Parts: sequence; C-alpha cells; structure tokens
Amino acid sequence: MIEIVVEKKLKAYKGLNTLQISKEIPEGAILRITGPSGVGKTTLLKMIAGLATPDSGKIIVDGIIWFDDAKKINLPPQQRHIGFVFQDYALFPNMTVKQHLEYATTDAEWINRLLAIGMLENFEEEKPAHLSGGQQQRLSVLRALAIKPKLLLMDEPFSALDIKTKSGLIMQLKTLFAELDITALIVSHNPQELDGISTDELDLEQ
Ligand SMILES: Nc1ncnc2c1ncn2[C@@H]1O[C@H](COP(=O)(O)OP(=O)(O)OP(=O)(O)O)[C@@H](O)[C@H]1O
Repeated sequence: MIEIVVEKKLKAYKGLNTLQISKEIPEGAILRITGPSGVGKTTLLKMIAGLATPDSGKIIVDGIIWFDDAKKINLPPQQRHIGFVFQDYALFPNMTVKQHLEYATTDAEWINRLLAIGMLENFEEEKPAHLSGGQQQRLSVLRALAIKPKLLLMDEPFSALDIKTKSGLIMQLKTLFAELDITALIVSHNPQELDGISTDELDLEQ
C-alpha cells in the first residue's frame, strides 16, 4: 500500500499553482495518471522517486516512511528501489543495450527474457544513437524492470510505439507485473492505451 498526501508549489503559466495529491494505492495496482500538460504529473512521479521534494506531506510505502516533512524524513532515491521510465528515456549514450541491463542486474537469463519482451535481441550490442525512438523507449522500460522493482514509475512509456507494438508490449507487461508483484504508476495521455490493464485512475486537474 502506498499512501501519498503531498503538496508542492509549481511554476505555472500564470504565477504559481499548488499541486495537491491525496491518494492511497493498493499493492499490485496499475494506476493511470492523467491531466493536462504542465499540471505536475512528472513532478508527482519524481516526488515518489525522491528526485523532487514536496513542500509538505507524507509518502508512506508498505508502512515505511519515505517522506515526512514534519518528521524531517526524506529517504534518498537509492533506498526506495524504484524502477523509473523517464519521459526522455535518459539512456546512457556510451552503453550498449545489453550494458544498460547488465548495469542493473547480473542475471543473464532475466536479461535475455527482457530483451525478448522488448524485441531487442538483435540489438544488444547497439548503443542508443543506433536505435530507433521506439527501440530506445523500449530499452528504457526494460532497464527500469531489470532491478525487479516493487514500484515502477513510468512517464508516458509508450508514446513512441506504434499501436501493434504497444499493445503487444502492454500485454507482456501485464503478465510480468502480476508475476513480480509490481505496483505501477503510469502517466498516459492516450485514453484507450491502458484499457484492460489499469486498475485505477488519478486525474490531476488544473
Ligand atoms: N522542482 C520544481 N519546482 C517548482 N516547479 C517545478 C519543478 N519542476 C517542475 N516544475 C514546474 O511544474 C510544472 C509541472 O511540470 P511537470 O513536468 O510535472 O508537468 P506534467 O504534468 O508532467 O506535464 P507534461 O504532460 O507536459 O509532461 C511546470 O510548469 C514546471 O515548470
């Protein structure tokens, strides 16, 4: 169970906007996060990952306090064991596809399974510059999964994929999430994209 009650002032088109979130997310949930551009979807994921700091509130995951401003607790990102798929992929330019995954895990069998899920088996020696946008995006998803996170944060993770590739990948992820007990928070603009996989929705209004 993830309990989030946070506030953060964000720069807005006109002045400041306060992002207010209050949400309980059960273990194993697949939460779709929606809302207009600039409302704070990425900022929410970053606050959960420990990459941005709320102005006030609490983030409690499985009974462990990750953030509590009153108690002055703010767990560093590396202690949160989160998988993060960044909107801009954030790949390492000098690492091959395989090295991205080896950086996260030493389990060769797991790496091979991930490469198959991402349809990147024939590209394992390539660096990001030699991959298509969709291949780069799939690599960023695989890298986030490589550590077998209990919590996976994905920021528009399918935006560069064609419909067929996307639905194939989503179905494989659904199986994997259940197998690994992953709770996933997915920012998605496309209304139909997560049909049949998402279990809950958080709509951030402006
Ligand atoms: N650390 C920060 N402190 C204050 N404001 C911030 C911070 N980080 C981002 N912002 C501002 O908060 C707003 C929300 O940004 P964010 O990237 O979270 O939006 P988003 O909902 O993910 O948008 P998009 O759908 O366009 O990706 C932006 O106006 C941004 O400039």
